[in-house]
Amino acid sequence: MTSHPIPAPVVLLGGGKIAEALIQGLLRSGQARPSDLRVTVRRPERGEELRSRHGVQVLVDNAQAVRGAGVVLLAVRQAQLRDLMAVISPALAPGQTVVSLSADVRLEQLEAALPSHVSVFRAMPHTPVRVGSGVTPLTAGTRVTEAAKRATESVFAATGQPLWMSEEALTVCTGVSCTGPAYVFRFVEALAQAAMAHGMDAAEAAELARGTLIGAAKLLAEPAATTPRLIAEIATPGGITMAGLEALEANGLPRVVGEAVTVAIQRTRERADANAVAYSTPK
Ligand SMILES: NC(=O)C1=CN([C@@H]2O[C@H](COP(=O)(O)OP(=O)(O)OC[C@H]3O[C@@H](n4cnc5c(N)ncnc54)[C@H](O)[C@@H]3O)[C@@H](O)[C@H]2O)C=CC1
Ligand SMILES: O=C(O)[C@@H]1CCC=N1
Repeated sequence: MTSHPIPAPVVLLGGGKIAEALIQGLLRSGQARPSDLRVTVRRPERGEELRSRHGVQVLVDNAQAVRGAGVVLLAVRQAQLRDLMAVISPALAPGQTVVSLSADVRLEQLEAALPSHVSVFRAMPHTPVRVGSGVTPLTAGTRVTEAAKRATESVFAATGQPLWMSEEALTVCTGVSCTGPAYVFRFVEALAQAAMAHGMDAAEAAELARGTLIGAAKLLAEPAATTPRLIAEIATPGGITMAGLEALEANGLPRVVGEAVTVAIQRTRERADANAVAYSTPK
């Protein structure tokens, strides 16, 4: 995939967890300098934290922040999103790019809430963007320009891999890649708990489980790695690993993971439906 230059400044409205992960990823990539990044906050203490940690520009006025932005990322929670869009709409100039990171507000509502002269996108990042290892699903609204598409892609190419897809597919991603790191971390905890159940002390168990995940992830990151081959390298036929894997299957690992993904997608859809109703009623 060709990577395009990131149009500065990248403006992040709402300096919370995912915004900070993106700030870190963009700075780490070397494709953005602190002065290229502008973030807005509600609380001055949070602004001071972001400024001192990353050297980025911090503002409290969202309308002021979007003026001259190369890309605007909406990084507040759903409860604040509608008000935020109402505040920035008069300040957005024709041709600007707005990318919502919200998991639960659809393009239809975003496009209705924003001026028709801006390009609107949704992105569904996850926290690995912080270390440049994100896989970020992207979907485009109905009136986007090619330049805006390139601008959007550039942000997520600098923090990992952007993936263009339909909005429906992006909804599925909320339950898979977006929430997925949390499931993997929970698996690491379960592995440590199992070690403790067999007498290992907590610190040693945590280190063992963490090291196992990091080592396994590095193997998976090797070119041409496949999970069947990586499993076959460990599992001697009829041996110890096979016994463990059979226990995972017999106890429903695919069903349990499938259930977590389904429930997360359902929650996303329910919230998006509720937001569609809320947005159709005047404030
Ligand atoms: N945390 C994650 O891994 C991911 C989060 N998202 C989405 O990103 C959005 C933000 O999520 P988080 O960062 O986790 O939440 P968060 O609660 O950590 O961050 C939101 C931030 O926005 C600030 N804020 C609220 N209203 C504001 C306003 N009017 N002006 C300036 N700042 C304002 C809040 O003070 C808070 O710091 C949500 O819509 C979520 O669905 C999407 C993908 C992944
Ligand atoms: O848990 C949440 O609701 C947000 C959206 C996806 C990741 N974090």
